[in-house]
Amino acid sequence: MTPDQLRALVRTIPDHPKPGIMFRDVTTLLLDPEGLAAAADALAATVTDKPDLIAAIDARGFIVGTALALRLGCGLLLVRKDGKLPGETIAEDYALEYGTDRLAMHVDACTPGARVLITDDLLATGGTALAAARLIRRAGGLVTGARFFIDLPDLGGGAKLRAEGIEPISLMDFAGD
Ligand SMILES: O=P(O)(O)OC[C@H]1O[C@H](OP(=O)(O)OP(=O)(O)O)[C@H](O)[C@@H]1O
Ligand SMILES: Nc1ncnc2[nH]cnc12
Repeated sequence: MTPDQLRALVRTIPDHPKPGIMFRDVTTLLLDPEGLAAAADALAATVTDKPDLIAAIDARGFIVGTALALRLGCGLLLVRKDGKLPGETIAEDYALEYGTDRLAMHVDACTPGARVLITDDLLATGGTALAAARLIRRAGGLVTGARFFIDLPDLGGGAKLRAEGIEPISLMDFAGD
């Protein structure tokens, strides 16, 4: 499957969840068995330096993170919306394209010095991925990079991640439309 064919599997829904937002809907890519496998394989192929853990961000990031963890043979660290994890947690507030939220992780999920790759379906403002990076670093982990199916470069998330020393790689972008 070519990158253009993969990109064509993502549906765009204008004005969701708020007027003015062009929502890039990954569910249509997930419905396509070849597209899902091709996206997971292509993203896994970008990881040349195997991390100890894949961090996956609630909720759509769980899909991407699980696929990468299985392909790379890594453990999976769940970064969840606050209030969902049963053990002792640390939390970080953040802003995203259409609101604010709070992410949490188990304080003991990441041993000091563990090398952790952040994964999510989509990078927009970078608020979500940076909140995940702050949590991992507070727990003593080393963030080795970030991987996304989709980047929205007009929203500047990639530049913000790079400013924090985190190299983002995505399979496709949607810019200027
Ligand atoms: O780069 P940002 O501006 O932070 O935006 C990206 C985040 O927005 C979406 O998640 P959302 O919070 O909508 O949650 P969901 O996965 O539960 O749908 C997406 O899955 C990313 O996690
Ligand atoms: N435009 C967008 N489409 C899908 N998910 C998003 N998360 C943040 N912005 C988004």
